[in-house]
Amino acid sequence: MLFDLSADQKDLQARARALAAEVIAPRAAGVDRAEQYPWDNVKALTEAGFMGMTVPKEYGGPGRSYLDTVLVIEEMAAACGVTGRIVVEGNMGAISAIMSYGSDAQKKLGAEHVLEGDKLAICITEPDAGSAATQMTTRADKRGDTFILNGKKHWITGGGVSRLHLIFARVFDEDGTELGIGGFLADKDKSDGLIIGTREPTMGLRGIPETEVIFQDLEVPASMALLPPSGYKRGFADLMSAYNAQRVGAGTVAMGVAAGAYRHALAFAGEREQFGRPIAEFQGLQWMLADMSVQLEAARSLIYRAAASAEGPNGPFPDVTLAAQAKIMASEMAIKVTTDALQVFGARGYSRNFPMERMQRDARMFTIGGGTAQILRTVVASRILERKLPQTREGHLRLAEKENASRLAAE
Ligand SMILES: CC(C)(COP(=O)(O)OP(=O)(O)OC[C@H]1O[C@@H](n2cnc3c(N)ncnc32)[C@H](O)[C@@H]1OP(=O)(O)O)[C@@H](O)C(=O)NCCC(=O)NCCSC(=O)CCS(=O)O
Ligand SMILES: Cc1cc2nc3c(=O)[nH]c(=O)nc-3n(C[C@H](O)[C@H](O)[C@H](O)COP(=O)(O)OP(=O)(O)OC[C@H]3O[C@@H](n4cnc5c(N)ncnc54)[C@H](O)[C@@H]3O)c2cc1C
Repeated sequence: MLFDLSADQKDLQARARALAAEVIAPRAAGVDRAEQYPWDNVKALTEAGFMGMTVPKEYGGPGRSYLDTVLVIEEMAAACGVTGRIVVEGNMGAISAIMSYGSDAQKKLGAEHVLEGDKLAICITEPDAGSAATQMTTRADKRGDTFILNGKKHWITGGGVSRLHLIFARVFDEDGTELGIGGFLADKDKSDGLIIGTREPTMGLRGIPETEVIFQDLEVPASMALLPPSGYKRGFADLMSAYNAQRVGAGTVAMGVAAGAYRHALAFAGEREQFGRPIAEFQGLQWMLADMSVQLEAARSLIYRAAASAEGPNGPFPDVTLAAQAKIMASEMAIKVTTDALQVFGARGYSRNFPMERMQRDARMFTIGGGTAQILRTVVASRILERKLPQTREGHLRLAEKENASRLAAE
């Protein structure tokens, strides 16, 4: 086996599975129906030590790895996708950037929030800058020792329930010079200019709000600017490097939801009888279940490998290519596996009285959020071809002209 989990990891996984079975699973349908953030689940996760797992010991956490975190996310997501997503943002993404790039004060603040159960919000996407994230227009203007933020983000997970926000913005110096992209930390409860806008009515994962977040002359002290190590000019790249951890987390939620659906389908196939025998005796279903297991194992291996890459020489975050490959595989697998699992249930799969229709709705998001499956294929292609692949017409033309010029010079 590629990943022989340690005794400690197996114990962590067993503890997560027990909490998921006893506490999280019985609440999952209610969370979906109520469309309310599951604060009682957050309390259970916090008490179990599943929020802030990646916070280093010197900041009060247990300093666990991303692979450890993935084990917990899978178990939670198998029971409740929303709870899986809470564990992601309680351990990865914004908190990863803060714990790697932040000042001592920022690290203390970030650690305090996640260890108390605050799932941080990461604010990248804008109405006119989704896949084209580098075209964001939210700006942070330096005024003495404060930055003034103006702009609008949308589809922000946890809008209205998350307290600490990591905001990506275009940074301008006092004289109006554009410096690049940086990150800014703001606590919703202590910031007048951070306004929660409209909530999106979503297909799945309904217990976690997706909202607009608007910045109206939001004042962020310079001490709360998260300075990327390569400076603002390459700030986007540095911030996205940290985001690769959350990409693995999002892929894990997809994989966990699929694993949950598969477990239900396997059990149901053994119980349900037609033609006087369990439906598991029919080869048509046996092969569907076999395919589901193959796809799940493949996705799990990629996820584990991507998570473990953070421990390698190119850490402290998961490798960009492995993270993208894992999320593509897991997100597309989850759509297929949850669809097939629903099919195994027949009409019961289509009923809102059974979990399969919720799981299928919950799985649908992951080829979109966290970088679409198309964009991630471009990320992978750029790395395997070792080429810049600009997506704007201007960028594409510039590259073509440069390549033509060097070809002519060589002839
Ligand atoms: C990166 C893109 C925005 C493509 O846009 P561009 O073509 O304008 O930019 P690039 O030249 O490709 O990239 C600029 C710079 O950044 C580096 N980069 C980009 N992505 C990464 C990464 N993941 N890890 C490390 N470095 C990265 C890139 O190499 C360039 O640096 P160099 O010039 O080469 O040195 C676009 O591909 C993209 O990623 N769009 C998706 C945006 C996205 O993922 N949004 C997520 C929002 S949060 C969310 O959805 C939460 C949901 S969840 O459940 O997690
Ligand atoms: C449930 C959910 C939660 C989210 N949470 C967050 C969050 O917490 N924080 C945050 O910042 N964002 C969040 N997002 C936003 C998410 O990151 C964006 O939706 C995503 O990056 C895509 O942007 P878009 O929706 O604007 O699609 P668009 O970029 O408009 O894309 C539309 C279609 O065109 C395709 N496309 C676009 N450009 C290209 C290209 N160059 N090549 C090939 N195909 C292309 C896309 O793949 C897609 O199919 C969330 C989204 C969802 C659904």
